[in-house]
Amino acid sequence: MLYGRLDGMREQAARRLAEELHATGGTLQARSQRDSSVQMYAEQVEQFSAVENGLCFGRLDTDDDVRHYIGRIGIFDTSGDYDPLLMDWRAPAARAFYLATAANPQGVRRRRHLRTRQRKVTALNDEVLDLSAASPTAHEELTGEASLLAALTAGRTGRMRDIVETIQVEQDRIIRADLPGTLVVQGGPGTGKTAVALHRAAYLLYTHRSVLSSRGVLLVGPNETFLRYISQVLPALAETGVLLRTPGDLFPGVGARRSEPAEAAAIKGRAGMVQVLAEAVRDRQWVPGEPLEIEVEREVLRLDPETVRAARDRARRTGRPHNLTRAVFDVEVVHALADQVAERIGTDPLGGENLLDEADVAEIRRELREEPEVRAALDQLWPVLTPQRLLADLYADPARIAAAAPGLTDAERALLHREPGGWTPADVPLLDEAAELLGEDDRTAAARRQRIRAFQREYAEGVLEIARGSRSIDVEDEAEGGEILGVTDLLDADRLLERQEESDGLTTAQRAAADRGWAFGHVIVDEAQELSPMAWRLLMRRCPSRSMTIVGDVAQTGALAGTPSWADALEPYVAQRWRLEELTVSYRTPAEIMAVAAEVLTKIDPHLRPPRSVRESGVPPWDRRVAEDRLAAELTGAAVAEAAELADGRLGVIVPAGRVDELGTALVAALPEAAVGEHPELESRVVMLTVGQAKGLEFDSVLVVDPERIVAESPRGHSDLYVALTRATQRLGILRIN
Ligand SMILES: Nc1ncnc2c1ncn2[C@@H]1O[C@H](COP(=O)(O)OP(=O)(O)OP(=O)(O)O)[C@@H](O)[C@H]1O
Repeated sequence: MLYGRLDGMREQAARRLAEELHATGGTLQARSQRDSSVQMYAEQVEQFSAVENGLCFGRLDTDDDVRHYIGRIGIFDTSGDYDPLLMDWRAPAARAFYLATAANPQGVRRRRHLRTRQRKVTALNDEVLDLSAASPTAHEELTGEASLLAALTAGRTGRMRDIVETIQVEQDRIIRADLPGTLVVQGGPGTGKTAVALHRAAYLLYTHRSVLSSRGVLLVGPNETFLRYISQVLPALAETGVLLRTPGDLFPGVGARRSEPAEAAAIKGRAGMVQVLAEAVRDRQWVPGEPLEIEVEREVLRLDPETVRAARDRARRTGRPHNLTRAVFDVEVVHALADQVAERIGTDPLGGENLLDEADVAEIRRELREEPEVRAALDQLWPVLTPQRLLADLYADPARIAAAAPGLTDAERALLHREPGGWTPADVPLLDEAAELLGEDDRTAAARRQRIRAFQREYAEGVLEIARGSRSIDVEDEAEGGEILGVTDLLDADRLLERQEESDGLTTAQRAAADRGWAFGHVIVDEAQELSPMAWRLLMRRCPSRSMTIVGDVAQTGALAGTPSWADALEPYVAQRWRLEELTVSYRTPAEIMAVAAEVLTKIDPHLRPPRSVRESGVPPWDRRVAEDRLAAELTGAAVAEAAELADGRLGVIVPAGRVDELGTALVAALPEAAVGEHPELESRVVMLTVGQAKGLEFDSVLVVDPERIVAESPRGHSDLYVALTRATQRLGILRIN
């Protein structure tokens, strides 16, 4: 019945989308209303398709004999009194599904977990929440234990799944925490931090839709591989409006893909770079050592250093960003030059007062301003700069680096020096800082318009794709099919784009992505321990309200400029006004594997304790030593054997960064299906990764290769090894060099 309703809702949205796309003409207001309807119906069609799997996953029977079905979205009985047929898991009344226990049943008599495959129920688990009936073996703190364990031991697919069916009490508290303020979620590996962060995004959008749909929600994850890994979770929760970004993508128009030594990134991440950039900007406000000669209509004007210095100081005193102060500087310099001209042509041969009046001098100034030679001189003395120009020029020139960064050592300055050509993730917060110091000029605004246009095209194509896709699902042989078929035949992306341009027609996420100055309604940061002080500054600028959820594990910090303590990272922005929640149970890592990881954890800090594992796998991890020249062969042998053990799961092979090429080639030769490289396909049965790529991911079985080298490759090597050892849900093997 529920699926029947879902089909009906999707058909209706698809039909309305088609009608809106067809309609033309009308007033500007009518067209703009139509564009928002297009957006709304396109989103609905997408949402109704995305909640297909596991639409309804639970049932609550209450003490007063009422039955509620719990699911991914709310569905109401539109033929009668609008009674809820399916309750959205985020609705307050659905909360008992996650919180009720035998000790605290919250008016619930029975909780039922339903498992479905496509549209068939395949299993159900009932819990009778009655202390006297409770099974004596039940794990007291877990809710829906049987379903939870089934979810945890199921084979992995290479894409993260949502946990909406089995959210646990400590996780629910975080997911439903209030919107305002900064919430830090600290938890060891596999405690569900990422899952909780994603479900919180969905919960906040549902509960605070009006605020957040206009300001948007930003979710920051450590790298592209990770974002691909989590990309299906929010759509399956019927939320498509969250902007997912890596820290390297947070400066609109720049995709930071260049790599650099970890030590260089560490320097760029320091808070001291604020001062370095401010100096780099000041360094571009140039006072020449000698007078500048400027030829204007065959006369030579002299601009002496004192005049330039006075103009510069006056401009600086305005305290405004560099590009926006250029006008002040220009006025000062042009005044000085105009006085020279006036002096020359207006001198009274009889020795009286200058013959030119104020209007004449004003005219001279106007003319001088247009002179190419004068403009060239002004550009040299106080150039209008983009953040990219400032930073590229700085890195390319050791003399500029020395002037801007007197506090760094020679070796540190040498690490900053490099030729132009692409940006690294650590450059992005510096570009953002530079943008603040420089202020926006016309070129930045033009670049933004161009980005918006690109999004509009993408959007127009997306809407047509949805209209096209919905046709085959919804209206196969129905009479209306013809009408919907017509949409994509009659309208192409260019025509839709034309329409979109009149009213910007963008989703909040797209508008936010194009605009550096966008203030998000809520920002969620995953693996937040990796952020440098400079990256925190950028993020805080994107979220002036400080309504944030910060998720991470300080024991897993790999980046050299990363966060060893939440208090230190947050102090400059929210002082002590942040809340800490801790997750203490590891759902991913079985006890046998956690015991191995715990030994490494004590090397990071003897006071740290690993999270408690929720289960044992019954498979002890293995640990073998091999000769260096046998490593590739032993690894491929072990990988082939492990892959054969997997039913439908995934094997992750985690290797030191310095061994990827050598071992990757060997692995692919033995197992051609293995994915290796910068952006390996995570859905492959076997994937080779560095620790950096494996952050936040998980596999049924994991091989960790040459752990000593993983440790040696970075000053935070033990944290890296701890991350590597905690990626498996079932089996772990370690290959060491003799
Ligand atoms: N309540 C739950 N029900 C079912 N599965 C869960 C639950 N909580 C966590 N999991 C599963 O446990 C695994 C680990 O979760 P997640 O990746 O969110 O952990 P994490 O704390 O972010 O780990 P890491 O610090 O290693 O990145 C995932 O497969 C997730 O689906």
